[in-house]
Amino acid sequence: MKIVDILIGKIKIPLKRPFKTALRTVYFAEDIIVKLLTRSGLVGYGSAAPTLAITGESSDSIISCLVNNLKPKIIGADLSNLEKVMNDLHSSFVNNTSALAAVDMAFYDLLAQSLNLPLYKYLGGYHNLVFTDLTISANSPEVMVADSLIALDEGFQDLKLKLGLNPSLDFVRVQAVRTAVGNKVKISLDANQAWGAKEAVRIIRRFEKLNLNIEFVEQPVKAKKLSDLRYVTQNVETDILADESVFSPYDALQLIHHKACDLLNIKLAKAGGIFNATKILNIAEAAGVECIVGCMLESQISVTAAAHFAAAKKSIVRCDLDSPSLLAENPIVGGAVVEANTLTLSETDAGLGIKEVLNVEYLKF
Ligand SMILES: C[C@H](N)C(=O)N[C@@H](CCC(=O)O)C(=O)O
Ligand SMILES: [Mg+2]
Repeated sequence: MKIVDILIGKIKIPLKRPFKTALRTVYFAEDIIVKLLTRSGLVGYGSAAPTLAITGESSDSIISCLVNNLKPKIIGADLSNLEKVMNDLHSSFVNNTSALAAVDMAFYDLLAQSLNLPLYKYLGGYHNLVFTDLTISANSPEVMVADSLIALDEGFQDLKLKLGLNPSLDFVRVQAVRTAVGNKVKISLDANQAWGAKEAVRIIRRFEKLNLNIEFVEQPVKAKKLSDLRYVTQNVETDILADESVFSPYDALQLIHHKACDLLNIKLAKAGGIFNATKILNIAEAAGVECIVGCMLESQISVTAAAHFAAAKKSIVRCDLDSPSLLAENPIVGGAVVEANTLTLSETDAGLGIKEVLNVEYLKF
């Protein structure tokens, strides 16, 4: 199956409310759309969200990587040699993981379509439902309580609270939300690297002492400080989830070898797509470490790809695939059907099941 053309487009999607983390505040989601055409007439979709603070990629850098580095290698590529094609792409540059992920998911979309299978069946076919938490942006305790109660009303039972914007307020934030939502609701926390190692241990132990019943704490310390992450993991009872610390299979191996976290957050945008995400999952499975599949603030295309990956595998037990629920509009026709905390994948649509992207401006280059 040969690729004959690539179209690259841009979309901008308004949010229901500003998305605020310790790393960034965002008022709309941007996404770069990739559309691959094969000689036989199949169309494969992928997308990449510029998350400069995490992957180091902007819209311009994603487009430049697609046009200058990826396009010359993928036009004419034969996907029946996927292993060869992917190894060539992965070894031709470092970083640019979201750009690579957009192409990777479009490849998998095409491969599954060529066999007339939904992608989750092509990848393993464990089930077709994925359940997600909902992220509550970092705000004043009052706003976070109000947002949490709205989320419960909408049908979410699992909340991920963003912390780390003025850490002195973090304890009050968590306690206020726990009091408001009661004990049945699952609460996890994401500091997006905002705390120091000792500060993280102090804060997490305080949550433990007061029985705030936290599922896990995500990326408490700086991404590159593996020894700090290890220090936190070894000194608290609560599970620690590595997010920004794990991009590649090698990162996963290091984190597991050094017992620097309890759980791994796999994102296609960090791994460079399904090819390497599968390697991370295999390493984690062999070590008995559970993985969560997460997302950036991104469109329905890449979240659908992540949902297919998660649904294909038995060992992915939790997901943070809430981006579609944070967007005020959905310009993507097809893909996962999102109803509150449930993403349902069609058992009959082949590939990702994306039909069309509305209001997309395809670039000329
Ligand atoms: C959207 C998702 N729930 C999430 O929080 N993802 C990231 C942040 C992504 C972004 O800044 O776009 C995370 O840190 O887990
Ligand atoms: Mg995170």
